[in-house]
Amino acid sequence: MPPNSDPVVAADAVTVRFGSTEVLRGLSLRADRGRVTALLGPNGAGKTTFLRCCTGLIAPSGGSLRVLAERPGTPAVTARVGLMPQSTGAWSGIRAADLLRYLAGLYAHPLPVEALIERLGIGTYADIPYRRLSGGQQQTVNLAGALVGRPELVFLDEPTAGLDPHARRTSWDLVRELRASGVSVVLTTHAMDEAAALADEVVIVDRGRVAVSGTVADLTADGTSLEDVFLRHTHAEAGR
Ligand SMILES: Nc1ncnc2c1ncn2[C@@H]1O[C@H](COP(=O)(O)OP(=O)(O)OP(=O)(O)O)[C@@H](O)[C@H]1O
Repeated sequence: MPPNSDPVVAADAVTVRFGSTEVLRGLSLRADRGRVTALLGPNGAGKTTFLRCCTGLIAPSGGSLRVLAERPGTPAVTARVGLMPQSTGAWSGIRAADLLRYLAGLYAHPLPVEALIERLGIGTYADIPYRRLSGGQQQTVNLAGALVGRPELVFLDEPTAGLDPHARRTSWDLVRELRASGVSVVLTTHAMDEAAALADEVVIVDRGRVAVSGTVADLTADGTSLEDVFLRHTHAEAGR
């Protein structure tokens, strides 16, 4: 689907400061409607911090940020957005199916929970308390939680980290289905093959700013691999 002129995320010179450390240092990007935008960057580059800004969990210290043309975190926009966090300690003893039913109850028009459980292969562990699930199972439940409210924009923070190849392919298929149904996706990943397989637009973040962005084809037009483009435009975390 070609991008229209109305971005789902518009960030202009966004800054975030934690104490004396500036973690986002003038980050500017746009993510287009109906597309998959992948944020790549070294550990500590600020990707999660940016997603937290986009979902209203952190207020930027400076710059301008609009999500679905609104200020992030307002009830109106929160209801239209899904977030799959990297990890969450919040759920603890609740069983996966009960958690998803609870989350579904927060939305006006949720997806049918049983169908979502079936689609993501959660059925075999749906009655196990969240804290006893394996890391990959928790990831999958987190993904279901991000989707249950039928978001028009979904933020996925390292959605396939720790997943086995079957679960990873299921997640890839799901991201493609989301895009085909018009949902906009912004995801982070450290897997270059994942970015190449899924992303319409790749944004490489380094030390709190966008180092380079474009389609995978554009970025690798000279025959360089995406990993080499990444290495060329970023610094190792220890070099901060
Ligand atoms: N609440 C916080 N207080 C202080 N520093 C923080 C806080 N949250 C994040 N940081 C710091 O901000 C920097 C960016 O962290 P962030 O999690 O956004 O990186 P990332 O790009 O998502 O990294 P990774 O790829 O390792 O997940 C890190 O140096 C981190 O220690």
